[in-house]
Amino acid sequence: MYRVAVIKGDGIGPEVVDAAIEVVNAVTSRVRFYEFEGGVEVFKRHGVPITQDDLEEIKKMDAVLFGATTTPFDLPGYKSLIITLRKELNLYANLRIIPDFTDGREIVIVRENSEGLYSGQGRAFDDRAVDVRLITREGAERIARFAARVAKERGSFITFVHKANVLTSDKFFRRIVLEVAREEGVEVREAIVDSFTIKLVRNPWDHGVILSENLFGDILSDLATIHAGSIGVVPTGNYGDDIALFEPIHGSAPDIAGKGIANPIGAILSAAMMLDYLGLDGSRIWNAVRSYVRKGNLTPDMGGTATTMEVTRGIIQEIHDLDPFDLDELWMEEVRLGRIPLRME
Ligand SMILES: O=C(O)CC[C@H](C(=O)O)[C@@H](O)C(=O)O
Ligand SMILES: [Mn+2]
Repeated sequence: MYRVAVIKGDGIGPEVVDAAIEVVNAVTSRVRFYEFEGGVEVFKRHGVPITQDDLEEIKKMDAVLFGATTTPFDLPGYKSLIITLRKELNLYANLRIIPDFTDGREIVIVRENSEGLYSGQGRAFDDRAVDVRLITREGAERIARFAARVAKERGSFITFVHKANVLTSDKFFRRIVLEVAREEGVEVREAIVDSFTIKLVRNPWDHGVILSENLFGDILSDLATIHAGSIGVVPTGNYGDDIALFEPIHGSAPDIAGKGIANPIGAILSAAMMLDYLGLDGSRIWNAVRSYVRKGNLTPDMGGTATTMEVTRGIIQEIHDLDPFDLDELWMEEVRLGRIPLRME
């Protein structure tokens, strides 16, 4: 049995996470979910976006499924919950898959997730404010190795997107990426971030595994979603050495919260990435989503009139239509008959 911490968040977070949980339960009975609270309401009660006790419990889990939370600009002392979780769980690699549902192509973005301009060393004074764009050898090496591994798994290469012609930190980052890629035997192509945005808009599919610093990756990955039809369909995996957190790339979308029209596909595909991480089979969800998107009624952000739940139920129907033999039930039968041991964590 795999134990997954669930943080639904606010806005549309709870709606899309509920959808993802329903889809996971349709493909496997080997995941148990444990809900935790986090965000502004917890901050108002405890002065932190998530309590230390809950963080300690979450660290004992096998993975985290996260919805979305709103981060106010002007709540003194408040720090983003997702940024806090990435730091506390040491989730240094952010992987985003932007799917083209018409022909199966994907834009793959690896974003350094722990430092860069998110190094958290910002200071404000009366007459100025500063943020530090920190690139450490440790941070650069481990994200370069992560990107190299993703590229090898895909029989692909890395495109390192940077601003080394101007930024000292990217000159340093670039040297380490080239060094690690050489060690790993992976081809590295390079692009300067400003002109690369034009390529990402006009010709997005031929860049292999796009690797860049934290804020550049944040911006490039949202830009890339224009090729998927909606930001609502793009999943994210945040990986560390001990645990991983899966979340849709979109935010809490308070303007549509509670209307039942949020696109659940980003959260559902994030759950599929989570199943793969756990060693289960996320491909059944990917195949069902691709099949549904090609023919099903979609939520308004993709030009349809469907509700969140209608899309969710449609994907679950696709799962059953595409794969009538529920392999997990076959596995449970074998366990019942004592022919294979039930692997209890
Ligand atoms: O608003 C927040 O709490 C964090 C935003 C967060 C980020 O990485 O900057 C989000 O834009 C994302 O891409 O995960
Ligand atoms: Mn973002």
